[in-house]
Amino acid sequence: MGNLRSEISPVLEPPRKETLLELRNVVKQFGGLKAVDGVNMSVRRGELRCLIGPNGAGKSTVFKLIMGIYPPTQGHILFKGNDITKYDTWKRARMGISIKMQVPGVYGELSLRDNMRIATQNFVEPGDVEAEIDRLLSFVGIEQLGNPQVSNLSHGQQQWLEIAMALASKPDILLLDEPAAGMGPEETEFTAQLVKKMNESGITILFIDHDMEFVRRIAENVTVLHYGKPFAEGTLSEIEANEEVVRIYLGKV
Ligand SMILES: Nc1ncnc2c1ncn2[C@@H]1O[C@H](COP(=O)(O)OP(=O)(O)OP(=O)(O)O)[C@@H](O)[C@H]1O
Repeated sequence: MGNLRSEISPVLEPPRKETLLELRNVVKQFGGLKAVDGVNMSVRRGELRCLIGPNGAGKSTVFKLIMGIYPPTQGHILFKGNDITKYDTWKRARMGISIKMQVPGVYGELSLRDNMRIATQNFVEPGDVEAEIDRLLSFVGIEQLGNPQVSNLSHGQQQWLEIAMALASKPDILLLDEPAAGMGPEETEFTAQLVKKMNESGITILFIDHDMEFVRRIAENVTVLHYGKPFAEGTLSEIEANEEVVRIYLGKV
């Protein structure tokens, strides 16, 4: 018998992860401006992917197209194999897409739990709302905050509350627009750990960020948008080694 190692057939490629979300030639025009100009992108289930690119590259518009906040001018969006291009936002949320935008989506004049009730009520039976709120707050790690008026929470705490609210629909994919923007180092670290934890719990994450330190801490894969088009895509190290990406973007951040 020869060397056992050489007799074993090469390990088969692991099965490709299932495509969860796909954008096919998606265009969004605002008057004469093509904010998104033919985006083809596919996100696999379980991925932790970051969208980077210069200001005005179309990143937030891509998120709004995925969520159905804007209809595309052209192209198709597929989720779990269904063409959802014409679906309303609420239907996409029901199917498993959730978003946390950059502008705060919390109600500052209401209490923390009232905010959570608004987010949760459509997704569980009325009798289960309070237990579901407890579960979500503890998953995010903010159960100790109690029930203050939300305007009294710190910036970071409001962002985490909003993430807890975005999880109420039990999403398969969560879109996060600059989740750590405006945070100090400790809050940023908490957010990085939270994003990883959500991903490890099975939620596919697509996030936009400008802070490359934050991106390095968590992203596996990166898509670079430039003038509304995907400019490069790859692992974080491939993207950081790409001279053209450094020239158009990374050299400036
Ligand atoms: N509702 C709108 N009406 C008109 N133009 C818009 C609208 N939303 C975005 N735009 C324009 O589309 C382009 C892309 O904007 P978008 O916000 O998607 O870029 P971005 O990559 O997210 O930028 P940033 O990094 O600065 O947030 C910009 O030129 C912007 O001014």
